[in-house]
Amino acid sequence: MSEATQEWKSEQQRVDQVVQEIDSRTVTLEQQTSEARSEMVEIRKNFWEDVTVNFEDAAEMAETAASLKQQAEMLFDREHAHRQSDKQLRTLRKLRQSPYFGRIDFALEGESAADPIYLGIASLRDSSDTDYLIYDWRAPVSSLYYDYPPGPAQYETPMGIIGGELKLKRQFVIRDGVITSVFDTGVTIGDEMLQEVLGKHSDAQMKSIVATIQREQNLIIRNDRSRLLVVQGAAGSGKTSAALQRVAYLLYRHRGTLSADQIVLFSPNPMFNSYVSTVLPELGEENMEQTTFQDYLHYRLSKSFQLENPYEQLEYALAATDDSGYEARMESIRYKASRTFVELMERYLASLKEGGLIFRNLSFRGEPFIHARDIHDYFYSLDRSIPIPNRLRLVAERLMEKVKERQIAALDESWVEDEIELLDKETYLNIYQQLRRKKRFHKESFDDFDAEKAMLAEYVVRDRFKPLRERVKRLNFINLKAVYRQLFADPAFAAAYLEDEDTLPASWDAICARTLERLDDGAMAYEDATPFLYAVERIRGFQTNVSVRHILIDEAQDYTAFQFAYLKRLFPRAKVTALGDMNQSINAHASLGGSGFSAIEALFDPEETEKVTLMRSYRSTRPIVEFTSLLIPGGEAIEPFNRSGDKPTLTAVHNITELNSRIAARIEALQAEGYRTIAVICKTAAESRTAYEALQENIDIRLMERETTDFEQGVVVIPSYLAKGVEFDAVIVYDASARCYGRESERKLFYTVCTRAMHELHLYGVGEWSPFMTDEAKQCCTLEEE
Ligand SMILES: Nc1ncnc2c1ncn2[C@@H]1O[C@H](COP(=O)(O)OP(=O)(O)OP(=O)(O)O)[C@@H](O)[C@H]1O
Repeated sequence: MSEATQEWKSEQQRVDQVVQEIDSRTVTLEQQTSEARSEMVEIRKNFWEDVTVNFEDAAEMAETAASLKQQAEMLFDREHAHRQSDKQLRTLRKLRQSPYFGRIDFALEGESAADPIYLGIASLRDSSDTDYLIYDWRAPVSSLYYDYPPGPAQYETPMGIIGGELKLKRQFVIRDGVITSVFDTGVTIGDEMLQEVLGKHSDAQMKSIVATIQREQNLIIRNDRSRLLVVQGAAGSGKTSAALQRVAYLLYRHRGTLSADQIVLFSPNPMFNSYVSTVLPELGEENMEQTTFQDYLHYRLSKSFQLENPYEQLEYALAATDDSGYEARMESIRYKASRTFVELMERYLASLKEGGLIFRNLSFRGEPFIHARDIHDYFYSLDRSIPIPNRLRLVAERLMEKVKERQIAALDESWVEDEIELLDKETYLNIYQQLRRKKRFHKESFDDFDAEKAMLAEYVVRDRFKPLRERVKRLNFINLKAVYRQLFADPAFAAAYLEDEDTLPASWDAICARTLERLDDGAMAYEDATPFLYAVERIRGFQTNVSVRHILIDEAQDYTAFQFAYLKRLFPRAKVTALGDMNQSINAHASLGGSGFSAIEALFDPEETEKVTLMRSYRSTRPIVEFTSLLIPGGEAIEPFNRSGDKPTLTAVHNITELNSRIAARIEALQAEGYRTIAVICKTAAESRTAYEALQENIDIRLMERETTDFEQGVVVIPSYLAKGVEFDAVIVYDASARCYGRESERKLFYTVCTRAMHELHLYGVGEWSPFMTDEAKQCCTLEEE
């Protein structure tokens, strides 16, 4: 038997022992879980029988409360125990399939013997509870596996740095308790293993990458120091993957103090949420909170405005080029996303301390009883060093007193009597019951006509003033829309808040006119939504969320300066991980540099900021990366992972009919090759719909729209911007002609579209090819026969 075979055999024996241990643990845990479950059921069933309920006197009541508390605590304990053992069971079941994926033999400095350390998705001790059979991949020592080739190595522990020598680094693929491959690895983490993983066909769900995390990705995952971690990474370099493993790492590193609901991932769209939703459960962790920025805006603004969503804005940018106001709107979108506008807004907001806030009359029964002018004067009579939100609260207190005075005066007004007359029987009875409960009078006194009338009047008045009190409490006496509107009402107004070299955009007059028009129509353009909300929060006082400790912003290149500023204030205690690729900035504001990392970096102390750049691209085959990196300036720095595959193809067609039939044939061929996820990527939603209509006649195909929330296997037609962040076995670019991707502002969109392909990329075009495909790029492709 060769040495390698012998080695394999002994590794398999170890796997068998570990599996045996897992099995015996599983039996014990199953028993514990079932006992905890029965106890829980029992406690729930007998909850009231086991509690002594007696309300006769204070002592009895106290005893009842104590007994209730004890019973509730017991139930809580059992529920907790049940949840814990259930979680452990789920992890054990995963470990049973594949107990570990790596082994390192590490000799401590000055020692020659090296202990083997096996790495898996969770740790497992032996039956005597002394030694680790498996180390969690997130344990400090596991970092050696990701960071070093065999040779001198060190790792960080809370107690300090531990040095030594890595004598062996081995990788395993274990399925159902059987080792199917073993690789002893050198410099990088097993190219062979990575080859194997990356060569697979994709399914509808992102996978965990714990077995093959690369060194530079490990830096992102384990970064615990910085307040802001910025990751600029090429398409397919593993930003999203690193972000998700980072969440798992943080949950492990801070277990006991950090829970999944204190981590929020901002995703580009709802479909993406479904795409990444299985990674953490696969690692035995609960999912973090996931949301999108547009969802948040919708939640905050859609009741007050007809809110445009980012896709409508993007569709406009991509398709409405013939609109007479197009250039001005685009300039508006870019300007309102810029840091210059954030700074202008800050100066405007600061000036409101001295004057300029706009208030509303407080009216009752259609009559103003406190005039906006008086609120304004009172506000500005207060000490100007008090911040605006605090002054507003003082104003609210004063207004509340006035409302109460007005409420008392109203008791004698004739309308009250009329309203009492109109009370229906049910309300009347209701009031009677309420007053009785309050022991304000007993049955006899209710017979007293005057007392009854007074009580009813009090009820009616309190009830009718309720909305007014609410308005005051919510600071709705300030007209926030008017305060925002004021910035655009006179085009000369904003100029007063410019500083230094800053200028307003050339079409500022048109921008102002259009902004007013929309606001006055009760609508809100997407580019106005965050600046408006930011102004609102700064004036009223930010409603912060202090429980969230980490936010991860994926596709951060598409966020505006305002959105970053907003998130930072909304989550004041959170560390931020911003991941993106400047070459994939596809939003309408992108080309002015209104977005990007400088905007977020400006918000944090450079001392607390770290930046990581990922240049290696793992998603696509080498020929695809060689082609796509020629589409963008600086693309030559992107390193393809050495995975072979066919060159992308270019197929020129004469008309749409031919386009559809050639694409249909291609889809069938790809399906025959066994590809599971195939995307026909179109530029816009309208183009996607047309393509879908044509293709669905012969092919089982699904149309992805902005409302689509689930990402499934199969063939899909999808607009370019929705494909952001996701990947497909094969990508068909529906129309890669100059007509579709011709303007310089569409270059990054085109790059994003082409980089979604893992194994195959096919481009079709009617007419002239997109100018982004240079001759050199075309040479990286196979030209298909007409
Ligand atoms: N270390 C790794 N081991 C195995 N697979 C990896 C690794 N890193 C990345 N991948 C794979 O590469 C693909 C791209 O990863 P991911 O989507 O995280 O990249 P990204 O940088 O977010 O891409 P994009 O910016 O283009 O959306 C995924 O299929 C992922 O599983």
